[in-house]
Amino acid sequence: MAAYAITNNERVEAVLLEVFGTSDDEEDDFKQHPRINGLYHCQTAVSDKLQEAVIKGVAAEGWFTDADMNQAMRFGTLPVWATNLANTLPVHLFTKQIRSRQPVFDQLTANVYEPGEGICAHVDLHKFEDGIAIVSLGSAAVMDFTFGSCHERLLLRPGDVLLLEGDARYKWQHGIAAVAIEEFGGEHNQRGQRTSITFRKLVRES
Ligand SMILES: O=C(O)CCC(=O)C(=O)O
Ligand SMILES: [Fe+2]
Repeated sequence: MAAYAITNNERVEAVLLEVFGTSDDEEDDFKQHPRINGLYHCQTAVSDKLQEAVIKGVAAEGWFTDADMNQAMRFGTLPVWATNLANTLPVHLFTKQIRSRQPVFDQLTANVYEPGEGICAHVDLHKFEDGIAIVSLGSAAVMDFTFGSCHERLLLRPGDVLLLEGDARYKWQHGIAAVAIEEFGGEHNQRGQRTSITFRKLVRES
């Protein structure tokens, strides 16, 4: 039988490809940031189809029907579209302690940014555990990471996922400048409407 001719390595690769649908190129996108410990920028990790489903799911929640509303939070059982999204996140990159907790996430924040809007540099509240995931949808935007005099910038495109743990979560601040147009890598990024979905886990009070 043909299967017996496959070497062990080939068989392992074939199984990995079937389970994770990944290739070496894609794995490169999932490397930890070279200068920010605990930061993973997973480019185009969310398929176009799932991005569309999530945008529809957010719209169906009716959170942003009032033009003044730009942030919504959910705790506990998350909506089905959010659970579907959370289940696709590359949480295997997190430490064992984070990725094996049950559930990995029990809170979400949806933020909607109109062109020219941003979010001030901050560290997420300590009432949330380590291990935070941010999914970018809609327009691209530059996120700034700052720690003392260190400054790093990342261009977040639709479908990108950021994973923050350790230093990236507790030491570095993250924020988005309130500008309508910005430069990145010698190109201009004209902001459109951007939505982000952040997943976290509440610290359990004992
Ligand atoms: O919009 C983003 O990408 C970041 C959102 C964020 O940092 C937060 O809600 O704490
Ligand atoms: Fe944040």
